[in-house]
Amino acid sequence: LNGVAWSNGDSWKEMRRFALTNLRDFGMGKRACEDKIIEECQYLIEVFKKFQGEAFDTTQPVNCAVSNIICSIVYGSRFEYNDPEFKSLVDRTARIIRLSGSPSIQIFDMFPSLFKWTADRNEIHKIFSANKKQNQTIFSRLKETLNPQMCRGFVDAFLVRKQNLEESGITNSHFHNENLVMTVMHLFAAGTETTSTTLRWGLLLMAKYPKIQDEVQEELRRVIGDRQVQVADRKNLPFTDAVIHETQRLSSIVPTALPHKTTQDITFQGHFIEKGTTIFPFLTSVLHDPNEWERPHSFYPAHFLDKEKKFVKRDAFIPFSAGRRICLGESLARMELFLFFATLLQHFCFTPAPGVSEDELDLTPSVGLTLSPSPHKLCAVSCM
Ligand code: HEM
Repeated sequence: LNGVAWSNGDSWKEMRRFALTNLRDFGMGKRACEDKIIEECQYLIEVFKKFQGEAFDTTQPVNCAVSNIICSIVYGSRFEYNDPEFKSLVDRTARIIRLSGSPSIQIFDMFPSLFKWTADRNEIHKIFSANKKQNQTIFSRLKETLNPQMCRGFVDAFLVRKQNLEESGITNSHFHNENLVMTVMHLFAAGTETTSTTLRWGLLLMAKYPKIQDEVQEELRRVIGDRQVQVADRKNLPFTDAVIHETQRLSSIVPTALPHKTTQDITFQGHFIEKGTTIFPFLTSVLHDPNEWERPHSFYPAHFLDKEKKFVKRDAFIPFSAGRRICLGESLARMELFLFFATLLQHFCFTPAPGVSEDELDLTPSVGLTLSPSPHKLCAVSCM
């Protein structure tokens, strides 16, 4: 994909298994992570408050807040939002994701041998190398203070496993430097851009549909009041939960998932597909399927509510894809979306910039590897 190597086969299996186990060990989907997200919410609220209700672009602060969660798990610590090393990692990653959706890169992905030398691909490679170099600097710092008895995060765990394998004479394992840097960069990108983009869609939709925003805030006031929202509250906040699910459904931010390859010849819906063919699963065709959703192209949280206004799961809700390649970070993403969104809505009312009406807020996505909101500004008016 865009000429940057992705794991496959045995290497993918080993890296996926190792990442899943370790991400869970470092808190993914658990209480430890909940505490990290709640702490990060406070930093984000402080940044939003500084704008004192004036219009601003939510991209940078939301990116930083979300990124800090995966950074804590991967590197073992969070960064200050104005740390230049962190800012450049976050900004460069966002740029790669945007460039990956440019027409020249999309054509390259389909006909790689014909479109090797596009300007966008050169830029992607330059940015990619810079991020790789910066990660290697971070790894060197972590190596200097590595304590095998007390791993701080995924990188430490990987280095310890690599060291142990080498000490037992195994030098051809998948635990080599290239897999370390690639896996860390994939976790960083996948763990930042997706969740941050979804949250920004959520805030934009709240500004566009103030009645729905009122209903979320009314539910939060009634059920939670002033205290910090926790994961355990989700079951008592069906409307808020429905709004988050509907945001993910409508925005369908990863429309074609990641490329897969058929492992055998198959016939799918009457079409013969040869073994080894690259497949892009079109998730949007399910998330916007008129046979599955009452109002496929509208923002309609009732898709996830029954007649008693209780939350209902829907089989066609697959923003994280499905099967063996399903998103590795789903539980983390769901926890982040819920805590960040509910906490922000407890503290702020989101409105369009002065002079812009709700109708004028544009929901046309900006195309990249993910579909993100087009550039816009919002006001975060304190309501606590
Ligand atoms: C709202 C947030 C997120 C969405 C919508 C999302 C969606 C997806 C989708 C659609 C895929 C491709 C699955 C396929 O190819 O069939 C994927 C893969 C992946 N996601 Fe997520 N994701 C999100 C958050 C995260 C987070 C927070 C992490 C951090 C750990 C993460 C890590 C990954 C990884 C590592 C893969 C590749 C898995 C593999 O190929 O084995 N994602 N995600």
